[in-house]
Amino acid sequence: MAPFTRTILPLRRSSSATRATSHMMMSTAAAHNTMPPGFQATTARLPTFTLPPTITHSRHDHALGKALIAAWRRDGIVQIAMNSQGGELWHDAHRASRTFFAKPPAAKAACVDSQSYAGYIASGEEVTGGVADYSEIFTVTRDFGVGDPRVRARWPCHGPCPWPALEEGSEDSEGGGMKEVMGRYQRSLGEDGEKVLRLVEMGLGVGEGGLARYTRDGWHHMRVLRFPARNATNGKGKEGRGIGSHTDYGLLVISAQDEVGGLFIRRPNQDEKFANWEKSAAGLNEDEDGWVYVPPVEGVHTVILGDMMQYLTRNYLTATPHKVGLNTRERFAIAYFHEPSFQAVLKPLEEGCGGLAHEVAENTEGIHYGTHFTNMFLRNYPDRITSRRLVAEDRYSLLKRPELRTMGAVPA
Ligand SMILES: O=C(O)CCC(=O)C(=O)O
Ligand SMILES: [Fe+2]
Repeated sequence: MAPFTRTILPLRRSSSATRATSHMMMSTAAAHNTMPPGFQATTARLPTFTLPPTITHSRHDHALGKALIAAWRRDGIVQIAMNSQGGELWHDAHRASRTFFAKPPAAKAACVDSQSYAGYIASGEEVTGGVADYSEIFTVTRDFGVGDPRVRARWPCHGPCPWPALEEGSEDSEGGGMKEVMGRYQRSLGEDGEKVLRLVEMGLGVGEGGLARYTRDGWHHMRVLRFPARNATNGKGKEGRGIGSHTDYGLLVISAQDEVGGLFIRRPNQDEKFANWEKSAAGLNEDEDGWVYVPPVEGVHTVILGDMMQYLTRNYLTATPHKVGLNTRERFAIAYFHEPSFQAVLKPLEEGCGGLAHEVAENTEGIHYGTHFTNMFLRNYPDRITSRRLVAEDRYSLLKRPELRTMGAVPA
């Protein structure tokens, strides 16, 4: 039975046009009884924000941007209402995900590409903080044909997305198949991501485009995830391991989860310092106190922040550490990553961000996002064919080349 039925609760939008506070409403989800067993955590009760249909830089947009920033600095995570098509798109994507993961192991294992990190990741294949995760994943990265000049030039991580073959008349082919369904959902999340970025610019007081200039030709990607029930992991390794504590790499992570529950986050905390682009934050505080359980809420996406947001804002906004616990039932979730261009070299913002009266970034050389992304995937998938080929062909050294640091230029 599909969790979270097709009918998404109507979210009150009518009175939200004038005051930022009216964008917030308390979640009504039954939060108490979905936390996976064996975890100690408080349970978040998060306000839900509604994004405007278009960003106009009105007073209202500025106030909303400030409210979002305050919420991240307090809670480490925000909820945004799904837009008018969002519920339907999530439902279809979630259905396509269930259909994919129900395929025989060999059919899933065939969805791998040696040049891109897109495609299937079997349970136990991903490693976070040195420990295997039991999530099963289909990663969607940008789909480049083998004739694309970037693929021919052997740019790291650039290659096709190995979608499952479309079987005529099967459940797979409904709505155009997994590729079409996920594409529609990802485009919608991309629009939300761009709106959120522009609101963040206003909230931080940085000029228009201060953040969004990096997402031109953004390396947006998506992880379609299935978590087995905790007693269905064949007794492999550490019991109850879903995904270990980590921060994600880019700017924003927009996610939706089904009704089962399993996500935990850490709130920003002055005493917990990390910079994942310098030293891995994977596994950090995994077994410490202080985790906050994020219960599933129907009709919302959650938004957390990634490493590049932390770097750009010099720790004014910090990447949100999170982990996933296995529950008594299998769980499905989809996480969309709104990212800078692969070729972007990011520099810390020089304005806004609360006056920057806090940490001064040590790395003023800038961060090449493509290198950061490649490092993260090499670390998480050391044995994947893509990692082995990348190393064997010394593709890594290309990351230094000027044509990979141009914010979107394509070699001739
Ligand atoms: O399952 C979730 O809710 C989050 C998954 C996650 O952290 C990730 O894919 O990086
Ligand atoms: Fe994550």
